[in-house]
Amino acid sequence: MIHYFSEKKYDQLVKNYIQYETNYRFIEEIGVGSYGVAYLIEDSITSSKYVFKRLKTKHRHKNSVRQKFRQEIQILKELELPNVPSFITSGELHEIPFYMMDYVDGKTFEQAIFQEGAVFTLEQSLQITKELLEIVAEFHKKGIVHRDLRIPNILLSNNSLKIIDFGLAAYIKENNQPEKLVNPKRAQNHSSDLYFIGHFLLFLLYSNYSPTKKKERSWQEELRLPIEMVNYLERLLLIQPGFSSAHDALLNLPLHVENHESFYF
Ligand SMILES: Nc1ncnc2c1ncn2[C@@H]1O[C@H](COP(=O)(O)OP(=O)(O)OP(=O)(O)O)[C@@H](O)[C@H]1O
Repeated sequence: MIHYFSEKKYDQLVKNYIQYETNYRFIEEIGVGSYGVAYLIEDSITSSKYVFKRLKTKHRHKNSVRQKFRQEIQILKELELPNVPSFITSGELHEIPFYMMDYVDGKTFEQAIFQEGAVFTLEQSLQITKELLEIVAEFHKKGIVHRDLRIPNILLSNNSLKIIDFGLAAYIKENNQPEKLVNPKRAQNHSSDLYFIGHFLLFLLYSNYSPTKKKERSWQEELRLPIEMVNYLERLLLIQPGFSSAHDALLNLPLHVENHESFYF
């Protein structure tokens, strides 16, 4: 028999399932994405927090979406890195797949910049980019490209970076030729992550920018960065020939960023 569940009705089923059939306590819904819904739950004994993520009810019979969700789970299982939430378990509730992962208690760079007005200096921006590139190099070593490294998916938690949302992540296809990329964001190789990191770095640098002219200009004109920074950003953004890997981008990071400047906010 095919059941139809509205999102609201299914939310209630999830709450009841967590409350009465698991050792967890339901806390709240934390987000509705394009194809999933995420809830915050906690272990009733240890009080450790987790995220319960499930597919939207309207996608339950779409094979392509189910396959994407399975891949997201598989990739999270394979990554097992300190900067990525650990996979806990997965299953199905009334034919709708879900999985659980560690909750990252931190704030996203989107919240930090746009809600709290955090400002990053050039040195801090480079330090954060360096740490991000180190994490991303680990993903690539495991054959995985994230493909959605935007400010809402990069968090600062206990002064270290955490990456979430592997919904668009993919297995690397080595035969992609970077110079022939039509859409770098969707590339199935390192270029996609480096391209997003270029935009991420621009967000950090713009946090320190106050417009002096009414007319919007290009980032090259507005930010007035040292030439090696402009070249570096242009290589990440593929305006100039890109880096051959995340490791290559790390080796070419401009300026001296070894003196750890804290980036607390
Ligand atoms: N492991 C986690 N720890 C803390 N917060 C998380 C975690 N995973 C997801 N979130 C938060 O839950 C919300 C929903 O995230 P999710 O990745 O499901 O979808 P989304 O990013 O909103 O949308 P889409 O899947 O369309 O990209 C977001 O606010 C995200 O910050």
